[in-house]
Amino acid sequence: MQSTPSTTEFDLIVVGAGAIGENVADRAAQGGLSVAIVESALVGGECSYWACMPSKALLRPGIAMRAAQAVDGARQAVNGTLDVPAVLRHRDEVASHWHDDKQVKWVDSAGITLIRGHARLTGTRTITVESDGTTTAYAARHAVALCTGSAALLPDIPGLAGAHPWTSKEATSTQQIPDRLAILGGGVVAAEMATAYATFGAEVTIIARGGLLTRNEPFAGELVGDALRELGATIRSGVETTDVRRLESGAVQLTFDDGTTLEADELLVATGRIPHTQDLGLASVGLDNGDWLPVDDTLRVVDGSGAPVGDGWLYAVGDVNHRVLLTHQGKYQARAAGDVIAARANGTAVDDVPWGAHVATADHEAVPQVVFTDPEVASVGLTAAEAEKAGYRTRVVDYDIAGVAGAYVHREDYVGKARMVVDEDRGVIVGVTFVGPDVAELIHAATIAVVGEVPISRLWHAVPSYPTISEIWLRLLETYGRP
Ligand SMILES: Cc1cc2nc3c(=O)[nH]c(=O)nc-3n(C[C@H](O)[C@H](O)[C@H](O)COP(=O)(O)OP(=O)(O)OC[C@H]3O[C@@H](n4cnc5c(N)ncnc54)[C@H](O)[C@@H]3O)c2cc1C
Ligand SMILES: NC(=O)c1ccc[n+]([C@@H]2O[C@H](COP(=O)([O-])OP(=O)(O)OC[C@H]3O[C@@H](n4cnc5c(N)ncnc54)[C@H](O)[C@@H]3O)[C@@H](O)[C@H]2O)c1
Repeated sequence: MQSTPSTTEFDLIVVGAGAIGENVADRAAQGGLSVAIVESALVGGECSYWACMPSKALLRPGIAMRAAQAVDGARQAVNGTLDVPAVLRHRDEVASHWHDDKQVKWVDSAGITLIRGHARLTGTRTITVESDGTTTAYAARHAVALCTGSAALLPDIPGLAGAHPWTSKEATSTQQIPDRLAILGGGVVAAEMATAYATFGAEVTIIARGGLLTRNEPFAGELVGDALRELGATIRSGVETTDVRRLESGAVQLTFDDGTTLEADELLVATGRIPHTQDLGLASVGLDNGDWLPVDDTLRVVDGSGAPVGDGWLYAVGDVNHRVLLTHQGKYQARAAGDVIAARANGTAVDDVPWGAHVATADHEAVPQVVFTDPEVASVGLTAAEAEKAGYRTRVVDYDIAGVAGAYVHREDYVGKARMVVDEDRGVIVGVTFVGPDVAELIHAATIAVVGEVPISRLWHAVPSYPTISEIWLRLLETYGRP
């Protein structure tokens, strides 16, 4: 292995060129800093190639087909079955055929220096990058931002690793749909991939020991579970997997704690994530390899006492800080981080009061998420249970979305439910959940209401158009009653 003695300096070094690292780098470069970004795989990260984009590309054709089949008149025009090879080709296109040329072009155009290779911290503001057997040292004048993301967690189940299960990477990039797919986990990846693969005709079994989508309002898991069963999927809850093995036939066999077994052609493990910090040189700056990186609201890594590491030169943004594992929320953090790194470097004012320009306040109470199942689950802020636990004096308002004229026009068999959680002391909404076909686009209005703390009395003046599904807002307000 060779070592080059000279050290190249930048104002900011970003490690990891996923969506989040790209945004940190961009904002800091726009703030006048010289910025380098280091990437060991594809520029664009998980979201573009193995997560958000390919998974949605796999889901959308089935959802569009069922939507058309639900409307008389259109139904007659859609009488074939899903063209699975065409869906996979569509997914390949959306994933840019796993080439990052377009994103590299963007990095260049943004004035950011791209360094290919595996980065490791070596001390305060210094890193090395290993590429093709060569190790090069770099230094940052002001800050290093770790945006290294996360990877699938494999639970400690005997035989699991040796059975070479799929993770979300294989599930989103496969060219082969297995006849039988077992899915371990009941979270977002499990629910979305079960929807996609059941639509493709695979025999899907979800092993969701604690239930489906349990971080959402309880009716989300119930409605999505009903729809998955209608697609032919089986949901097994309340069982623990005790053993996994790959049989000589090539099939995977799972054994459960009730003595039953299940055989499938592939097993997708969707049981959460671990941080990409095992081989990042964290020990060189007094942190533990393999840990998530907790941060303050300006995204500086903090130690056990909550104080920034060193003089506050080290940032962690996106999945790796474990605040919210979502692209849009990571990019929101990235805008704050890139701007505050530039402000601190330039000696200009830092706006770090809650809801200021340089903090990620929304991470705490106003995180939107869409689960792209069929029906979709769109939520923001706190569930009723979370709001109660947080000490709010709440009132929970539920409404059946099918009762809205816009939903009936959308499809006669519309099944959906909405919930609004109101903080009675302030007269504002702290959480909203919609479950139903095509509710994804409704959630931003709810996000504005939660972030803006719009009083319920004022929301009565936000009139939804007739006949749209947005009239659910009026129905929720009427059910709540005019203050
Ligand atoms: C199947 C699936 C579907 C998802 N769907 C959605 C969705 O619809 N909407 C949504 O908002 N979120 C979704 N997510 C979550 C979303 O993918 C993540 O929140 C997001 O990708 C995190 O971005 P990141 O930049 O923090 O990390 P990543 O995208 O993982 O990027 C980190 C980058 O750092 C690089 N790297 C790591 N270590 C080093 C090192 N030492 N040196 C150099 N480079 C390094 C990696 O190669 C990688 O490119 C989904 C996740 C999964 C698994
Ligand atoms: N549309 C979206 O926004 C979207 C889509 C996919 C993923 N994501 C993000 O990716 C992240 C990872 O998703 P995920 O689904 O892997 O994690 P998750 O945390 O959402 O769900 C993990 C699930 O696995 C279960 N589990 C854990 N250990 C288990 C075991 N031994 N046996 C059976 N079940 C077990 C948990 O109870 C939980 O239901 C999430 O945080 C999510 O935010 C987002």
